[in-house]
Amino acid sequence: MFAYYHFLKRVLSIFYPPIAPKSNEVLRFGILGAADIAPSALVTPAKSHPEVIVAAVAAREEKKAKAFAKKHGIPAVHLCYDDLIADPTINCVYVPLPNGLHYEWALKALKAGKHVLLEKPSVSNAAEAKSLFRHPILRDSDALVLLEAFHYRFHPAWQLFLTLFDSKEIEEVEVQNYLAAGIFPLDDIRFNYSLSGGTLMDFGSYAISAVRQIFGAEPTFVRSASYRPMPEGFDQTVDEAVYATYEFPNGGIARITADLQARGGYWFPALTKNWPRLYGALPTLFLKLKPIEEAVGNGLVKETRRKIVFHCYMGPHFYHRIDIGTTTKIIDPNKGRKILKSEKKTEYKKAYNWLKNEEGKKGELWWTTYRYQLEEFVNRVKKRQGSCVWFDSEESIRQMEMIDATYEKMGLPLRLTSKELEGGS
Ligand SMILES: NC(=O)C1=CN([C@@H]2O[C@H](COP(=O)(O)OP(=O)(O)OC[C@H]3O[C@@H](n4cnc5c(N)ncnc54)[C@H](OP(=O)(O)O)[C@@H]3O)[C@@H](O)[C@H]2O)C=CC1
Ligand SMILES: O=C1OC[C@@H](O)[C@H](O)[C@H]1O
Repeated sequence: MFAYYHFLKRVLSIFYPPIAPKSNEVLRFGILGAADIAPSALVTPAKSHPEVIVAAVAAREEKKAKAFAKKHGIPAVHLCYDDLIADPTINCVYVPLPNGLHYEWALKALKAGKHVLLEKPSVSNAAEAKSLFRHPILRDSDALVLLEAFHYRFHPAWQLFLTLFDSKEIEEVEVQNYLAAGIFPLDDIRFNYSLSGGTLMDFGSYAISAVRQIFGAEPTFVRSASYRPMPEGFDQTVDEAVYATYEFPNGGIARITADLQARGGYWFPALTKNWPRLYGALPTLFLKLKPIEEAVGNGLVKETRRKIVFHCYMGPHFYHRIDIGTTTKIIDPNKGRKILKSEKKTEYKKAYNWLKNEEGKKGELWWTTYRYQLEEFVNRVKKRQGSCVWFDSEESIRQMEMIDATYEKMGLPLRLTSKELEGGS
């Protein structure tokens, strides 16, 4: 009963956060495009941030821009993206455009002297990532801030999860990111090759960023990668679902499944295989550590195996649960590894706020991943330490390299490079 009360209270504050009085030193954000994600990722988080105002939005159609501005209380409207970027009253630009436009508009905004919060995946491929994230404009020590918005990384639940294992000891990681069929229409930007769509670029990019940080390394190679193409009549270079396996330097394996039109997963598959998949609807991570063996006297050994499951790692602010399952066995190696005793324990963990009261770490139980992310973005701009969680430029490059390597293994073309590409190292 109590748990339901706390859940409802949290969800209510997620959608209707308290409005913070604004300081005199606010950052004024402009949004490029009246995108669906903008309210959750910026407009709502900004309400509770004392140093952020969403000051302008630009959309390709005046009517759409005005309607978006009215609905979200945004004071200024620009009738094209260039005008917003040129607006001298704006210091930060949020780019929630289709992936294929990220490079061009992020670079234009940086060149205009604006800090950039850039939606994931940062760009279309590794060539674009190198050009953007190593651009001379960012090299200067007093540089502008550019962040690829992998919001889940900023939430205390993810940070708690990272403390529960030693990367070197990981045997296997599995990521399952299913989204029920029908949520996104087949003509959505996510399925448009010319806009750098594809499930690997979308749900897949979360899985890739998660396993890269869990192993604390880049994969040595892509062991296998396959995909389910879009239905007949749609672009066959677009992956509707992706399945890939990677090997990491410690010998560990990562398997990822990302499906933006997931079906089935029920009993009586012959009957239900086309039903939108609700089972496993919360993106989940399964982690298995290498077994540990230790001598316990009388020639016996104790074997400890640990499995960690992180339910809902991408949107932990609504709900999440981290299960740590430990199985210990007393084994007699002299009797064909006979098991003399076996015990299983499961511990459950969660973190909606920082568990320790540390300098620089701010939060509330209802802060979303986006709100935690915004806090750090502002801290970077203002050169404050903050929580120290960040997704740095070189990481954004490595992220795109792993995406490219996966497309290559799948036999699909890389997403197209922008004609605006500069440098191209
Ligand atoms: N962090 C997160 O949780 C999420 C991130 N995303 C990311 O955010 C970005 C946008 O996603 P989402 O909000 O779902 O997408 P939407 O389709 O809702 O928004 C994209 C915006 O891009 C603009 N646009 C400009 N050119 C085009 C074009 N040629 N075709 C279509 N739209 C165009 C449109 O703006 P205009 O108003 O000017 O017409 C539109 O509003 C993607 O990169 C996606 O990966 C998406 C969902 C969740
Ligand atoms: O970033 C995202 O997170 C939520 C998903 O529904 C969406 O497809 C994706 O773009």
